[in-house]
Amino acid sequence: MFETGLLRGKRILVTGGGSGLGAAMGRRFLALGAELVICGRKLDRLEATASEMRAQSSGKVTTIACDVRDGVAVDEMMDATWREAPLDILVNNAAATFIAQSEHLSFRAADAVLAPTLHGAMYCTLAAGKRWIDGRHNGVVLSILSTSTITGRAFTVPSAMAKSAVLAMTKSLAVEWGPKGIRTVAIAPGPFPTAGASGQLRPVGRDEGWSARNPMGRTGEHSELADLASFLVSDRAGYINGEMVVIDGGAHLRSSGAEDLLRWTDAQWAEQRAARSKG
Ligand SMILES: CCCCC/C=C/C(=O)SCCNC(=O)CCNC(=O)[C@H](O)C(C)(C)COP(=O)(O)OP(=O)(O)OC[C@H]1O[C@@H](n2cnc3c(N)ncnc32)[C@H](O)[C@@H]1OP(=O)(O)O
Ligand SMILES: NC(=O)C1=CN([C@@H]2O[C@H](COP(=O)(O)OP(=O)(O)OC[C@H]3O[C@@H](n4cnc5c(N)ncnc54)[C@H](OP(=O)(O)O)[C@@H]3O)[C@@H](O)[C@H]2O)C=CC1
Repeated sequence: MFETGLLRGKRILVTGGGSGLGAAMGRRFLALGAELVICGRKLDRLEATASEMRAQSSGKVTTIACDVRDGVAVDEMMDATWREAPLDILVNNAAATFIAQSEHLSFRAADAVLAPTLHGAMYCTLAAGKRWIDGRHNGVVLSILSTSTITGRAFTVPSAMAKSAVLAMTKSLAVEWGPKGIRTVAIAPGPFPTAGASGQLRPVGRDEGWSARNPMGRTGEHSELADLASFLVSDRAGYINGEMVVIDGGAHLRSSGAEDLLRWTDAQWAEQRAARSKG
């Protein structure tokens, strides 16, 4: 789809790049000539993903264990990265979510979603942005958001709040940092099957609505999201700034995606709380 070498010479950090959509984007960036850095909390998973990537591509892949909820750790990751060479592109992909009745959320539960999804994206963006501005280096920040930024979403309220806040960051920094050579853009994916999303959002007992209710009759392909991300971070998208592109087959125009949960009984919710998945 793209010219060979579209991302040649670009150094890209994908947070949460060891799994799911982060890994899919990373693979595509490598195939287009980029050098990749992936971070997450679980080094063993990062290493396993990086080994697969290295087997498929001659591009350089570096792994860094970093919990993006921890600002000190984020700064250390950026220092370690910059010691080799400046990044050109940051992809804020790491996030957490789970379905829950909001009245059953403890403060710690709310923070378990807000901290990685909102604070993590903010810390990584600030840490990269400061270094780009100090070094007079151009940069791109791509944040992976959600259509909940448009519709809101019942039963995943902390995630909808965090993603909306990161959209506000994307629009605000487009104006503030655009003159400093930094573009900020975002993608709002609809349903793309991943182990993380299925584990947190599709417990046994939820209907098959992701495909059935989608105007295109299917969920997204990882390659479709990876292609969009590749375009948005590339110099070909140099005049796109502060925008969020939706990639959901039109699903959000029909439903926020949580209506089936309104029909759940208290017994189903109790079962869900008891059987919750660890991401
Ligand atoms: C149309 C489709 C739209 C999709 C939009 C978005 C999709 C996605 O974001 S998909 C990505 C999903 N991936 C992940 O979530 C991966 C990361 N996940 C995790 O790290 C865990 O699953 C986590 C979210 C539970 C966080 O783990 P951790 O920080 O280790 O948290 P604790 O287990 O220590 O729990 C903290 C706190 O939260 C309460 N809690 C955890 N799960 C639930 C739950 N399912 N329901 C209610 N409460 C939950 C837990 O009980 C703790 O609170 P306290 O008991 O008060 O201490
Ligand atoms: N799949 C879907 O249908 C949709 C996904 N999205 C968004 O796409 C992105 C990727 O999701 P997806 O691939 O599905 O799910 P995954 O669970 O595979 O991805 C989440 C990634 O974030 C990392 N992560 C979580 N918490 C932290 C933390 N504190 N510090 C560092 N890394 C962390 C995880 O790694 P580790 O556990 O090692 O830390 C994991 O690699 C997310 O932003 C999600 O909100 C949006 C809409 C729909």
